[in-house]
Amino acid sequence: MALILDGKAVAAAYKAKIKAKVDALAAQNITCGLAILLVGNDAASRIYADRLVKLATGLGVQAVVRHLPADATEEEVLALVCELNEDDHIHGILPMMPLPPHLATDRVAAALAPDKDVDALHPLNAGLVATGKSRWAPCTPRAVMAILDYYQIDVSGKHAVVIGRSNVVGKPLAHLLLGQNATVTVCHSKTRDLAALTRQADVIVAAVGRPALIGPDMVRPGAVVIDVGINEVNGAVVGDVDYDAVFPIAGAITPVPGGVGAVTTVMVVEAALRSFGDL
Ligand SMILES: Nc1nc2c(c(=O)[nH]1)N[C@@H](CN(C=O)c1ccc(C(=O)N[C@@H](CCC(=O)O)C(=O)O)cc1)CN2
Repeated sequence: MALILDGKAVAAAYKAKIKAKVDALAAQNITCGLAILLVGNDAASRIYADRLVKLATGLGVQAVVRHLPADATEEEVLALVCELNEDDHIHGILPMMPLPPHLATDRVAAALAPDKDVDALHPLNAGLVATGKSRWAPCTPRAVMAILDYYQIDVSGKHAVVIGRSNVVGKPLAHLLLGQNATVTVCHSKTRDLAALTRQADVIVAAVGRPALIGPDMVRPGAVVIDVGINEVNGAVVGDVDYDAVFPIAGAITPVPGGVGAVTTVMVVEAALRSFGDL
């Protein structure tokens, strides 16, 4: 039976610190502002945006969703990024990924003001994360590391298999795990015999967006299984791991919902507050 890695417990510890910071700012008549830039209707991004607005508002941070249609032009998206960069009431900007395919993600990322770039998408911030020089990695990888830290799971010398190579999750997470001395294998859609690799892993991180990608035959008994996936199936939110089947085999496992996602939202609010100093 696996230990359930409860993201809500991890989030609670951060929420208390965030609230104290927000209250201290309120005493100076300052309200932190977070802008969520959503282009199109990606299901995971919609869930994420809804959750973020609820969480931020409850903590006293003003969150706005700026929603553009899926066919918005690059000029329209860049104009909105510039507007948010210049808005003194906005301290953090989170463009939801993926952007629709006709938009150049690199150009949108490069247009962000680096000090408002909540998910380290700007090339300057991404480079600092890759070289281990910034503590402001993208929010989902930071959430994974916060869960490991909270449950005192030491990855040093362990084999971590990260499935997914996105700029916002897989790649930066590989850098953070390397920074903690894990031996990291990054897998992706062209990886041959994924199961042979995951069966060698002490830690498996699934970040692909495919329900039931990780089944019980892919997990070594006792392994730590971290599920980053957020998928909508018949109106329910499920991860990338077949939770019920893997639970009896894993040593520890994150649920969905209530695992990585629950911590990721808190990391976004923390990152929006960073211009006011550490919590
Ligand atoms: N700029 C980014 N955009 C997107 C990212 C990202 O990391 N950066 N990832 C996905 C969204 N995502 C994580 O990968 C994500 C989705 C949902 C949640 C969340 O709040 N989950 C909660 C609640 C779920 C529910 O309502 O039932 C939970 O899991 O408990 C967090 C992150 C797409 N876009």
